[in-house]
Order: sequence, then structure tokens, then C-alpha cells
Amino acid sequence: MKNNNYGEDKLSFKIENGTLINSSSKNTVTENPIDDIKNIDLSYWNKKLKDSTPDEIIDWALKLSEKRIVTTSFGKYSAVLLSTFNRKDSNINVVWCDTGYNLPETYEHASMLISRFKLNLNVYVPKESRAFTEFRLGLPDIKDPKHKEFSEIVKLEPFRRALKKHQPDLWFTNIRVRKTEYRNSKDILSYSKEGILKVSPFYYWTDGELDALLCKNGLPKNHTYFDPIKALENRECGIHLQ
Ligand SMILES: Nc1ncnc2c1ncn2[C@@H]1O[C@H](COP(=O)(O)OS(=O)(=O)O)[C@@H](OP(=O)(O)O)[C@H]1O
Repeated sequence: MKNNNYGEDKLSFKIENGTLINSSSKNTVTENPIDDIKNIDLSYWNKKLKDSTPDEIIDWALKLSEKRIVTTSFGKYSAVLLSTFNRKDSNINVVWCDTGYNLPETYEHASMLISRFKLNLNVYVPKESRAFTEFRLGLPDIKDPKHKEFSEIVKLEPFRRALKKHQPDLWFTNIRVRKTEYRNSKDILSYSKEGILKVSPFYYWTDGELDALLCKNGLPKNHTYFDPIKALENRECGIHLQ
């Protein structure tokens, strides 16, 4: 049974057979003998953190470095991580790569979360205007060879620019198991190609569990989220590959 302690307002809960039950976590991770964030034993710590709650994982990780960011797409479940950081480190740099291709509902969702959580938001946009990109490339679908250049211009280059600017040691994100084969090979902790420690506190949570969490905490869900760079649910947009 997984302990789904979220910890908001000092309340905690777990889900057993689809039912939400109050509980208190007894799984606080106190041991923290890490002196080199670039070389932590991922297999040891992933095992250790697997039964920890997102709050416990975040508390553990926050002790590792002040140089940290949380990324958001303002997508379907973005409210989960952003609301957690509102309690844990409300001033953390939030990085959003606004491709210019979000639906109006996503911009509405973003505006609402930005003001509700007073996000310390850092927005990265493409260097080229949407009009010029579309003039040159159209709006290529994923089968079109031009999709690679399109992704690079509207999302991947802005994301690399964000990492270069912030130079984080720690990157909080919301990748989850099962979404893609690639992600099944990841875990709560993983390293990016540049050696940034990525922390995904909700890695083992299912959609149903996140839905229950949103509902319990009165948080909004961005039902219609669509990212033309990612395009398919089981595809990588590329930011987690670099
Ligand atoms: N545009 C943009 N800007 C900044 N950060 C982003 C962006 N797209 C994805 N992400 C980060 O990746 C997390 C998982 O998102 P996805 O599952 O949609 O994956 S993907 O990266 O688009 O393939 C996602 O977590 P959530 O936004 O909480 O779902 C972000 O941490």
C-alpha cells in the first residue's frame, strides 16, 4: 500500500482501494549524508524515497541546494506541484517555456495559478515570432521532418536558455511512471544530461490519485491541455532528454 501523504494544512491522507483515508506518515527521511549533489547514489536513494510522501521527498531535496528551480507546463496536473511548492518554498524560481502554441484555456489556467500562488515566474519564449515560424515551417505535425526544427525553436532552445540562466543543481518536475517507456526507466530521482539532479515527487502517483488530490484541495485541472511539440500523450517533447 502506498502512503500518499501530501501534507497540506498538516493533514495527510492515503488511498486504499480508491478511498481517501486520513493518515499520518511515519516515513520521514532524516538521514541526509550527501555532500556531492552531482554524485549521489541514485539507486540507494530512489529505494529509500520510494515509500516517502511528496512532502517528505521535497523536504529531503530542499536541504541539498539553494540553486533550484521548478518547471511547469501549466498542463493538466500542474496545480499539484505548484501548490505543494506554495507551502514548501513559495519563492522558488518557476520556469515556464511558453511556446506560444498553448490553448486559450491553458493561458487562463496559467494566469489563475500565477496569481493564486504569487509565483516567482520566469517565462522563456522563442527567439522567433510565431508568425515567422509559421511562415517558414507552417504548423508541422510529428510525421513532418520540419517538426524537429519546430520543436527546437519553440521549446527546446528556450528551455536550454532557462537552464543556462538559472544554472540549477536541483530541478523539480512532474514526470511520472507509465507515461512513456523512457519515463518508466526513470525514477523519483534522476540526472539530466548536464548532471542536474531532477526530482519528481509524484513519480509513482497515478492520474486517479492526482485527481483525488486536486479534488480534496480545491485545485483546478487543465482538462484540455495540448502541447503540439509533445503532440501525443506517450511521446517525449525533448526537454527531459536533454
Ligand atoms: N513548456 C514547458 N515549460 C516548462 N516545463 C515544462 C514544459 N512542458 C513540460 N514541462 C515539464 O515537464 C513536466 C512533465 O510534462 P509532460 O509530461 O507534459 O512532459 S513533456 O516534457 O512535455 O514531454 C512538467 O510538469 P507539470 O507541468 O507539472 O505537468 C514540467 O515540469
